[in-house]
Amino acid sequence: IIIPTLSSITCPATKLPSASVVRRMSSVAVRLLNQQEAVALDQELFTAYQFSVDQLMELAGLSCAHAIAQKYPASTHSKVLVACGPGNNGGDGLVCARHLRLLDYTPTVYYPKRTDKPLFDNLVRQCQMYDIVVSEELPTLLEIDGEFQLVVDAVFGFSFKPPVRALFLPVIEALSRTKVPVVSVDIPSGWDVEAGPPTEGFAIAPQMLISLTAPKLCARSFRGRHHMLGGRFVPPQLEQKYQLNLPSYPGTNQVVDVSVQ
Ligand SMILES: NC(=O)C1=CN([C@@H]2O[C@H](COP(=O)(O)OP(=O)(O)OC[C@H]3O[C@@H](n4cnc5c(N)ncnc54)[C@H](O)[C@@H]3O)[C@@H](O)[C@H]2O)[C@@H](O)CC1
Ligand SMILES: [K+]
Repeated sequence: IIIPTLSSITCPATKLPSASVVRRMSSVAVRLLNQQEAVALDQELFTAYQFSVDQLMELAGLSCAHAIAQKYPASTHSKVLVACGPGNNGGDGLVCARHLRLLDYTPTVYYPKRTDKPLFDNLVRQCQMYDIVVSEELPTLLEIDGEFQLVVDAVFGFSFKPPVRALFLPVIEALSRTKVPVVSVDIPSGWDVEAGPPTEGFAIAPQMLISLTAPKLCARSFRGRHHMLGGRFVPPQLEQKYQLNLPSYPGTNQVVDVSVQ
């Protein structure tokens, strides 16, 4: 298991908040975003750059499916449970499930609190039209361990504020206790975006973390095997403004492995 270490905490010569730190990942220094920066960057994409949520969600979900395919091939991990939350992180999960289906996986979606917006209705419909079961019922821990080979955690992303509300406690508990490898989308759900895993209750320990756009501060506490970066859509000017120091994506890949070597 590769354990990432914080080998460098230096604030770049910038006016950005002091919580912004640099972590060395191989030869690249990727800046970790605090919650406020993650939200601000997100807003700029939608306002200054006029992206629609659909556009970015499609690319985010696609990159998650590609990251999974790189590390957990369908030949050994075809049965995937995708747990989706009530916000855009859950939307990434729905998109990811659809792309996994096209990559020869058999995903099942757990989606307990549907977002009442056309985008999310459409994503659910598309999943169903691709023969993906979308359920409001959480499988038992026994079922998860017995019937699935991978779990995608798309419950909460960078807008999460602890503590976890009651409706989502069972899924956080199940994803914390399962023996099946967990892949977290953007943030391990239930973790504080900056401080990391909760000190009380259940804490998800993902085997893979897929940071989207740029890793968030809580990635310092990630102890899994694979840390991937996806969301290859950041405009160069925005990358400069936030001094993200993103690594190069290899070739035409949607994801890059940023695990510490
Ligand atoms: N910034 C970007 O560039 C992009 C972000 N995307 C995704 O969008 C995510 C952020 O999405 P959102 O801002 O919609 O937020 P999240 O998906 O992180 O979560 C917000 C939802 O969780 C609920 N919630 C928050 N705290 C809770 C708690 N303690 N207990 C129970 N429910 C709680 C909120 O009521 C809301 O419904 C990112 O993490 C990423 O996955 C992508 O879809 C597209 C690109
Ligand atoms: K997540």
